[in-house]
Amino acid sequence: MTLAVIGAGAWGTALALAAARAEQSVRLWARDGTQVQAMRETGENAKALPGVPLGSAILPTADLSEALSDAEAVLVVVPAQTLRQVLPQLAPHLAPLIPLVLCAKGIERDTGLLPSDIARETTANPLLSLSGPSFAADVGRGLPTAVVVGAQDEALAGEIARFMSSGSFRCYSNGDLRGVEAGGALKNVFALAAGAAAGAGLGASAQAALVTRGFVELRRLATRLGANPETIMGLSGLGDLLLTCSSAQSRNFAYGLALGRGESREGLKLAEGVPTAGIAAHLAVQHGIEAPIINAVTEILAGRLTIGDAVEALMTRPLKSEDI
Ligand SMILES: NC(=O)C1=CN([C@@H]2O[C@H](COP(=O)(O)OP(=O)(O)OC[C@H]3O[C@@H](n4cnc5c(N)ncnc54)[C@H](OP(=O)(O)O)[C@@H]3O)[C@@H](O)[C@H]2O)C=CC1
Ligand SMILES: O=C(CO)COP(=O)(O)O
Repeated sequence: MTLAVIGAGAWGTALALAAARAEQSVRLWARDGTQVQAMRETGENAKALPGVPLGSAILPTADLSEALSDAEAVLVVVPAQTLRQVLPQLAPHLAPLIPLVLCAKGIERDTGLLPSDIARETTANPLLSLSGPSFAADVGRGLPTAVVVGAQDEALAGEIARFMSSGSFRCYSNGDLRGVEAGGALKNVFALAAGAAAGAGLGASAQAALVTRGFVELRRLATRLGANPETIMGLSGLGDLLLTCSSAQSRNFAYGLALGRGESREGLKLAEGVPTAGIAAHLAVQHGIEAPIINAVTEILAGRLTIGDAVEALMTRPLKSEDI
C-alpha cells in the first residue's frame, strides 16, 4: 500500500517510520523545501526526529501532488490549529474514497471543533482518527507501542490498523471516531496540570489526585462531545492521560513543568493543550459540566490565577460525593 503522511514534524516522521516498518511505501510531505532536501540528502529528519534513518521506503517531498497522487490512504499530522489551513490544500489531489487519518490531538480554539469536524467542512472523504499513548521518539526508535484507529466505519478502521501495524506498532480499531479524537485532544490539558503540579513541587499525592479527577472531567466532557464513555477507558483517554501526565518527555507536561517552576515557556515545543484548554473550559460551561481542573489550567495559562490560588480553590470546593 502507498501512504502519504502530511506533515514531517516529530509525529509525522514517526508514523512514516511505523508505516515503513509495516512494509508500506510512504510519501512524507513537508511544506519546507529545504527540510525535504536535507532529508533526501542525509536520509534522516534532523529537524524533527534526529538520529533515526528514514530508510528507502520513505520518500520525502515538498510537492503535494507527488505526495498524494498514488496514495491509498493519507495521514494528516499537523497541529490541530493548522488543520483548517492545511486540509483544503489536499482536496484537489485526493480521489473521493481515499481515507484521511487525522492524527492531531486538539480542539480548534475559535470554534470548539474536533479535527474530524473541521475536515468534514472541506472533504467528503472517509475520516479516521489515530490516537493513543505514543511518543514520537519511542515510535521512531521502534519501541513497542499501542495506538487506536477510530472511524464510524469500524471495518475501515480495522483495515487501516492492519496496514499500519508491525511487530513494534500495534494498532487497535474502534468504531467510535469521536471518542478516539476527544480522548487525545483533552488529555493534553491534564498533562499541563500534572506538569505544573510537578514543577510547583506539590508532591506525588497531588499528581495522583489530579490525574484521577482529571480523568473524570475528561470522560464527562468527551461524552458530551459525542464519545462513548467506554472509549475513554481505553488507549485514547486513560492510556494517553497516564502517559502524558507522568513523563517530562510529554511536551504538554514539560510546558506545565516550566509553568510550575515559574520558568519562561518561550521556545518550548508544540503543546496542544495550551490552545485547547480555554475552548475546553468554554465547552464545559456550554454543556453544563463541572470542570474545575480545566478551568484552573485555563486561568493559570491566562495569568489570571497563580498555582497557589488554584490549589486553594480546588481544595476548598464544597465537599461532595465522589461522583465518577
Ligand atoms: N510528538 C508526539 O509524540 C505526538 C504528537 N501527536 C500530535 O501530532 C500533531 C503534530 O505533532 P508533532 O508532529 O509532534 O509536532 P511538530 O511541532 O514536531 O511538527 C508539526 C509539523 O506540522 C507542520 N506544520 C505546522 N503548521 C503547518 C501549516 N500551516 N502547513 C503545513 N505544515 C504545517 C510543521 O512544519 P514546519 O516545521 O515547517 O513548521 C511540522 O512539520 C499534534 O497535534 C500532536 O499533538 C500525537 C501523538 C504523538
Ligand atoms: O500525545 C502524545 C503522546 O501520546 C504526545 O504528547 P505531547 O504532545 O504532550 O508530547
